Amino acid sequence: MKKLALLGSTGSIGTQALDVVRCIQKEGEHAVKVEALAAHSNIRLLEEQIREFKPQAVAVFDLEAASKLRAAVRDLNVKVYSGMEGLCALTELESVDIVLNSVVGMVGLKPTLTALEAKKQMALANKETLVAGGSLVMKTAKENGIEILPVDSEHSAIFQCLQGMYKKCDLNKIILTASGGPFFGKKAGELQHIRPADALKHPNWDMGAKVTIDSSTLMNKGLEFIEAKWLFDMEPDDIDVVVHRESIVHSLIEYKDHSVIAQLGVPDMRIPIQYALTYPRRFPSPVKQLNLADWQKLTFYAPDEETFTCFGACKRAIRRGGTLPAAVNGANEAAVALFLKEKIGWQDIGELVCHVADTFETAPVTSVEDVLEADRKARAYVLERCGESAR
Ligand SMILES: NC(=O)C1=CN([C@@H]2O[C@H](COP(=O)(O)OP(=O)(O)OC[C@H]3O[C@@H](n4cnc5c(N)ncnc54)[C@H](OP(=O)(O)O)[C@@H]3O)[C@@H](O)[C@H]2O)C=CC1
Ligand SMILES: CC(=O)[C@@H](O)[C@H](O)COP(=O)(O)O
Ligand SMILES: [Mn+2]
Repeated sequence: MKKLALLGSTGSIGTQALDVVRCIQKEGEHAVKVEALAAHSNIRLLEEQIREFKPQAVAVFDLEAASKLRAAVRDLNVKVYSGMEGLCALTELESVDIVLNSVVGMVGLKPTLTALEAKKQMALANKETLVAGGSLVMKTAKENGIEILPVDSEHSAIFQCLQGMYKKCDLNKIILTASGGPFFGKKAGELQHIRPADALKHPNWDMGAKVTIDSSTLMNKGLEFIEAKWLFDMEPDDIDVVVHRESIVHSLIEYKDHSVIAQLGVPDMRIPIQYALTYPRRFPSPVKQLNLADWQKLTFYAPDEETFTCFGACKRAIRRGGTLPAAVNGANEAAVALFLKEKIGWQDIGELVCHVADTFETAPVTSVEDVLEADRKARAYVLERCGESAR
């Protein structure tokens, strides 16, 4: 039985991962036991999860919330850690075999590195980790003999398609699908007065706020482009993106002979989450079966890079390389937070991200500090440009 540390257990991926854990309970030796849970500050839900799954340890990032939780669960045999050290400590627990990192944002980078150094299996949903620190993460994984199991739906799809590959040199390219988000087909002139509630309406997926806003700007596809480069060791020229409005084809690979293999399914994250947790095995799932006749037609378009400028910014950033993707990611995280508080407009996100991609200097990534510094500078720039004082 695999023993799981679930970081971000109160979020969209985290709660769906716990659904998966419930469903595979009946698989005997293939079931998953929850050893550790972590969240930022939602201790109400975390306490419910502790009482149901009985982990041996939990971590709460926010120090005050952690103290409150300690008091609330003093009748239970559970250790409550706090802060970044707490998150990292969970990934190093002797009894943990696999870490599912589903926190949101590049704050997930250190726990990912700690888990890899502790030689834990790594199921990775937290894409910002790879965008900001991809070279460090992949180097650490390699040094410790760990294969990263992707949870992001497109990357899980590619990982699944690649299971039949004989040799890496047989692969021509990978093709990521993008839903196009809620503003597909619109031009800049029609996107001037977007409010958070409009951008939070994803056409196909029910997800956390940050990734949903990223989908609306196509930043999500830019982040996923960089994520794919690192996970599958691809050159940017060998990664394509196609808009596929229905989110049924989750991504594709093309071989040298131009044969194309795709992974399909209804849009439900429990499929990629379960595959990462039970890999390489597969087990029954409560997710609805795909009936292609229900769909009749599936549509595909080229992405509109002129209107959705974040996508190109990410591609330029990964081509320049070094610390620049971390800066672009940091600028986006800061900008999305301001947009959600209605302090800036939706189009400002693209403008800020492009400014960082096109004017910030880049430097080689030699340590986590280089990544954190690039992230800090980009956030400071966004806050200063938007008249907010850095916290
Ligand atoms: N949702 C989805 O369907 C998909 C998500 N992803 C990626 O997965 C990641 C998670 O997304 P999603 O689940 O939507 O996000 P949510 O906002 O729904 O959840 C985020 C989770 O992270 C926790 N968290 C945030 N900051 C910290 C911190 N500093 N320390 C510990 N925990 C923290 C939150 O805790 P709290 O509740 O206490 O704030 C919450 O549990 C993102 O990187 C996203 O891009 C990828 C593909 C699909
Ligand atoms: C479910 C998932 O993996 C999300 O990252 C999804 O990809 C968002 O959809 P789009 O970015 O394609 O709109
Ligand atoms: Mn995705």
